[in-house]
Amino acid sequence: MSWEEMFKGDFAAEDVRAYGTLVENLHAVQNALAAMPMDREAIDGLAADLASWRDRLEPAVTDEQHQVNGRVAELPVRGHAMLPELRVSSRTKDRVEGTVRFGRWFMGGGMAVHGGAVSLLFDEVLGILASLAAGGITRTAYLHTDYRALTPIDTDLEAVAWIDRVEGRKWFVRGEIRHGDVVCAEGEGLFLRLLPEQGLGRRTED
Ligand SMILES: CCCCCCCC/C=C\CCCCCCCC(=O)SCCNC(=O)CCNC(=O)[C@H](O)C(C)(C)COP(=O)(O)OP(=O)(O)OC[C@H]1O[C@@H](n2cnc3c(N)ncnc32)[C@H](O)[C@@H]1OP(=O)(O)O
Repeated sequence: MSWEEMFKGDFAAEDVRAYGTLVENLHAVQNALAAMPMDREAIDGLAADLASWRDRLEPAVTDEQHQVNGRVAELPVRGHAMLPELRVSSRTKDRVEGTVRFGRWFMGGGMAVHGGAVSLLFDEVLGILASLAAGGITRTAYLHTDYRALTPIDTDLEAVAWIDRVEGRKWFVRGEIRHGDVVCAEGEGLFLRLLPEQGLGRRTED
């Protein structure tokens, strides 16, 4: 099953571009907000602006089948605004490679990426690879992260994920995040291919 078949939300190309721009702007706002100093005037102004965003968005809330976030196969990380952007450079059925850049929003401290954000990226990348390789939706049973060196923000990092082994419904997937020659983090996860009766797993039968 192709990536498009499994994850496509079937949106028009120009709507996809527009949503990509929205997410890009949101990420720029998040990064700048995370880096702002204490400036009461700016804070009050931004809080009022955000309140008007809220008034605009909340009445339009829709269900999972109609939301856009995370359902746009053509955008990096499915256009999921919560996730750091991984730009895939090569993909086969058992290996994905790409570059990822964590902005200031994802900083834990010391200008390094928060450990939870590193695991977040692994869950997404390893999970997507497992789903594609398994030809159906998978769910994370466990995810183990080894933090080998601080992962720097605001720089391009290499991310790679590959299938380690498969035992029936169990897909063992590994990954690495590297900065140049330095391995910043290693991930290892077990993903279970869902049974037809397990919610989203109905898609394994599609
Ligand atoms: C129109 C277009 C729409 C597009 C929409 C797009 C949608 C995009 C969709 C998807 C994107 C994918 C990208 C996202 C990636 C992120 C994924 C996540 O974060 S998933 C959330 C976090 N994970 C959970 O919340 C799991 C909670 N746990 C469970 O649900 C169950 O425990 C589950 C499914 C993991 C396993 O339950 P069982 O009932 O299926 O299987 P059992 O019988 O318990 O185990 C089967 C085998 O696995 C082993 N196993 C299970 N859990 C294990 C563990 N933690 N450690 C070791 N072994 C484990 C067992 O020992 C057993 O092994 P033996 O067959 O006996 O060899």
